[in-house]
Amino acid sequence: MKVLVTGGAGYIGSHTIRELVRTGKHEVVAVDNLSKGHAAAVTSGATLEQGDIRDSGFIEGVFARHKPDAVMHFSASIVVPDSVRDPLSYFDNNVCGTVTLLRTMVKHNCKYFIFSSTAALFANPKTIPIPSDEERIPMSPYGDTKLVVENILKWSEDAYGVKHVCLRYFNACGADEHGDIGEDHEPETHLIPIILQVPLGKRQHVKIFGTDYPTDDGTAVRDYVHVTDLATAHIKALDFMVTKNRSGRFNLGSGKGYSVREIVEAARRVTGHPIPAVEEARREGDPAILIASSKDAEEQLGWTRRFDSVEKILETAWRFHQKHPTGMH
Ligand SMILES: NC(=O)c1ccc[n+]([C@@H]2O[C@H](COP(=O)([O-])OP(=O)(O)OC[C@H]3O[C@@H](n4cnc5c(N)ncnc54)[C@H](O)[C@@H]3O)[C@@H](O)[C@H]2O)c1
Ligand SMILES: O=c1ccn([C@@H]2O[C@H](COP(=O)(O)OP(=O)(O)O[C@H]3O[C@H](CO)[C@@H](O)[C@H](O)[C@H]3O)[C@@H](O)[C@H]2O)c(=O)[nH]1
Repeated sequence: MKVLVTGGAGYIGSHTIRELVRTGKHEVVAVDNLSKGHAAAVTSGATLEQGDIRDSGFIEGVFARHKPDAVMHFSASIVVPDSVRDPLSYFDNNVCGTVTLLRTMVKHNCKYFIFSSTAALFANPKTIPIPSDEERIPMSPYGDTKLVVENILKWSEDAYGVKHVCLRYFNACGADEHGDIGEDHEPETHLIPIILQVPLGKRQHVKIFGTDYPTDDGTAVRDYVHVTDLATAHIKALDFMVTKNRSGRFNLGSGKGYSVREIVEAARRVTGHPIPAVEEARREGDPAILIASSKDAEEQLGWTRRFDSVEKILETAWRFHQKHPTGMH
């Protein structure tokens, strides 16, 4: 199939393009405005179209030139605290951008859509591990933009027949095993790349945000899932939509939770560096525990994970950061 990947120069998009090209079955066009992503992250074998998905003339041209059969939609603004400070820009990029994209898809009769949704839909889950049918109550404008798009997709299926799969990633981490692409955000807010900046000599210590959570060691618990495993979930989701002609919503994680302190400990083991840690107050908007049940994705998509330990995940991230101490540039 011909697959259009928005946000294809970003972290998860570039890893998914790598896996799509590896299958040898798909032709891939990446779309990215390079506001955050890196052209060098787009695997050779895929074409990069530079532009903004909110620019209807640009996106119309891309559809007219490439005639994609399916869209994987990664592009978004992704920093939760920024979304609290400036919700309108988050709704503009994450919701208005998606509407422009969907309108163009419908016009060009493109019927398959995979959406990067998030664990940030679940501020206060009743069940842990969190099943895919847990009530969606976001705690931030960022999470709310993703909820709005999930709802837009439901109505778009009813009205225009767009089949869609919403994949709710928990904490994406790690890097392609070859170490040539990986996580490189500026500024970096995610725990694992921040921790690895200490042994790289870019930071003196890591801050632990909150030590009074109702968890075993008082620090917040998250479900860390390898980016290449997330990438393969997209390929499974595409097969699912096309062969079963169905839509779905799936939580994607490892089913295991690790506290911030446990991740710092694991990074000390993997890097051999003492990685000093300083305790700080809680970061605003952080839930205590987010762990996914991926049962639906396993049963319905046939999704399996290759990276089942945080050490393995950290090793791939560490390899990338050692090879690229100044990032993808
Ligand atoms: N990283 C995580 O842990 C995580 C977890 C859950 C969900 N997600 C979702 O996954 C998706 C990808 O996340 P990521 O970590 O790869 O982010 P990223 O910032 O690395 O990638 C997003 C890419 O989209 C591009 N982009 C942004 N707005 C654009 C626009 N208007 N037009 C064209 N390109 C645009 C950026 O330049 C960037 O390359 C996002 O939708 C995010 O909300 C990420
Ligand atoms: O320097 C740091 C950075 C983070 N943390 C903590 O580490 C945990 C994980 O934080 P982070 O890596 O920023 O991920 P999350 O806040 O859990 O959110 C990520 O994962 C969500 C899905 O769970 C996505 O929706 C978001 O886009 C993505 O930022 C949280 O408890 C943070 O408070 C620290 O203690 N110190």
